[in-house]
This record gives sequence, structure tokens and C-alpha cells, in this order.
Amino acid sequence: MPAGGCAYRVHVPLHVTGLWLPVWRPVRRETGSLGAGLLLEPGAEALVYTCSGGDCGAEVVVEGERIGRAPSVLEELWRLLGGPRARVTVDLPVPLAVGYAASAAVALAVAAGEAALRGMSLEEAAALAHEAEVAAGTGLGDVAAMYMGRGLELRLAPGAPGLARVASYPVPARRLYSLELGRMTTEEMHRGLGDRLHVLAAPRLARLARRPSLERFLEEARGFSTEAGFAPPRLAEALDSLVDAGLLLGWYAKKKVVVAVPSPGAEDEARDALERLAGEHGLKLRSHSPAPAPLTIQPC
Ligand SMILES: Nc1ncnc2c1ncn2[C@@H]1O[C@H](COP(=O)(O)OP(=O)(O)O)[C@@H](O)[C@H]1O
Ligand SMILES: CC(C)(COP(=O)(O)O)[C@@H](O)C(=O)O
Repeated sequence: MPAGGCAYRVHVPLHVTGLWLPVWRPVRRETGSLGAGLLLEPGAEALVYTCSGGDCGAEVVVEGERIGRAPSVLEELWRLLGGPRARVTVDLPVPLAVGYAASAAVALAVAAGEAALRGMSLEEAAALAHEAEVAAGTGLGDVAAMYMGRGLELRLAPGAPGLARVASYPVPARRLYSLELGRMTTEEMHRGLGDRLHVLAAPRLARLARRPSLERFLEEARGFSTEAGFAPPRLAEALDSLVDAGLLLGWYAKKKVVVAVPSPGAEDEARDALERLAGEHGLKLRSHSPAPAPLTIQPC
């Protein structure tokens, strides 16, 4: 930890996409995705310090354990910034490469910290974090969602903050749950999906965009998850039966994370049922709340 106190505190919500359509453009700032996802708390918490020379850079702590090497997205970000000029410590409440868009949260937190000390606008910093995500192959729509969205977000125009258009809808649940099935990088996921991604996601996204609601999002994202093979069939059956029993409003999976939204008033019962399911399948259960705000930054 640097000797002086921190200058800024940055908070970035997590994001789990349920549907996405990559939009590739010659320029990384314009590349992105159309799609929809849920923004979740707790998110990444970062402390920003002034630094000199070898002190500058980032430290990423995952569930209390400092990781040995910085995620690749930070190498891309620093290349765009001409090297680090701040010391940023980022605390993540979830692991990397599961599906919580942890890589984007780290990039955005570090970019916001760098911007604050350099007098750069937050929007420009967020655009650089987006470009770094695209260059690293770790995300397309996560930075825009985290910078602009809250609750349920729909990405209506692709690209970096400044170009993307994001519509947000409040999520009427105090608690949401996630189950972790293992690790999968974004690169592995896209390699596995190949051309099927467009065929599976496009009609579902079009239906959601016509009549956006949490229920429709969950229905379309669940359908996509099962078609894409993110949810093992036995687990999908068990989750569907919790929906049929009225405990869950819905669920979906992306990469190796399942998000389950309880029915209004059934949060405790849903948690008990998910705890049993997690035990049976040897999975990690986490509790979240819908993020009420996008990225925030304040003096320490
Ligand atoms: N223990 C680790 N230390 C450093 N980097 C890691 C570690 N585990 C995963 N990574 C990197 O973190 C990034 C995770 O990004 P991504 O696959 O998009 O997943 P996420 O959904 O968490 O953003 C990848 O670049 C991956 O190589
Ligand atoms: C799906 C993804 C391309 C990657 O998301 P993650 O695996 O969380 O890094 C995301 O950025 C999106 O555009 O929706």
C-alpha cells in the first residue's frame, strides 16, 4: 500500500450479459455489442493513489487474495494511456473468467482512477477501458453497461461510452443469486459458439427490444443459455422446476455463471432452494442485489 492516503475511491458494478450480438467495426471504439444484461452489486471497489516511478500500476485482489499478474486488459489499457501514472488497488468480490465481467470492471476502475489524477474526462477514460477490452478479447459491451447502466440494461447502440446507447430498467428484487459452475474465458466462449451466436441471439434480442421487461429478458436469456449450452441439462431442469414452483421469476446462464432472480416475496425460500441445489451440484452460491447506479467515483 502506498504511504499517502488514497485520493479517490471508485466503485464499478458487475455485469452478467444474458444476450449479446457482437458488432465488429474497423475501429475498436465503434466495435461493441447489442444486448442485454443485469448489473449486480457488490461490485469492484478501487482505491486510487498518487505514485512515482516503479510504484505506479495496479494491484488486483480477488476475494481477499492478491493475484500474481495483472489481467491482460490492463496491459492494453496502459498501452493506450502511455503507461500507468496512478497506483490503483482493485478489490473484486468474484473471480476472473467466470462470467461476471470482472475484467471490464478492473479496466474501468483503473481507467477512472487514472483519469481522475490526469484531468481526463471519465467518458474518455471509459472509452479507453472499452478499447482495451476489445483489444484483449475480454469484452464488447460490459464497459458501456457498467458506465451507463443500472438494474436491467439494454444495449441499443454498440461501442464505447460516448457512442453506445444503453437503456436501463429497475429490477424489482432486493436480492438476486448466482451459482458458479467453473471457469471459462470470453475467448473460449466465443470459440465454442462460433456462427451459432448470431442465429441464436438475434431473434431473441429483437423480441426483447420490441417489448422490454425483466420477465421477457429472463425468458429470452434462459432460452439462449440452454441453446448455447451454458446450462448443464440437469441443472437447467432443476432451475426450471423452481420457476414452476413460483420461487424464481427466472434464470439464465452465461459462460460459467448462472443468475437466478427470485419471485417477489420469495427471496428467502428461493435462497434455501438454491442452497440445496448448489450443495447437490457442488456449486458456489452467491447473493447479489441489482446495481442501482453505474460507475461512481468520489474523493477518499
Ligand atoms: N488468476 C488470474 N490472474 C490474472 N489474470 C487472470 C487470472 N484468471 C483469469 N485471468 C484473466 O482475466 C481475464 C478474464 O476476462 P474474461 O475472460 O473476459 O472474464 P470475465 O467475465 O471475468 O471478464 C482473462 O484475460 C484471463 O486470462
Ligand atoms: C459477452 C461479452 C462479449 C463478454 O462478456 P464477459 O464474458 O463477461 O467478459 C460481453 O462483453 C458482451 O458484449 O455482452
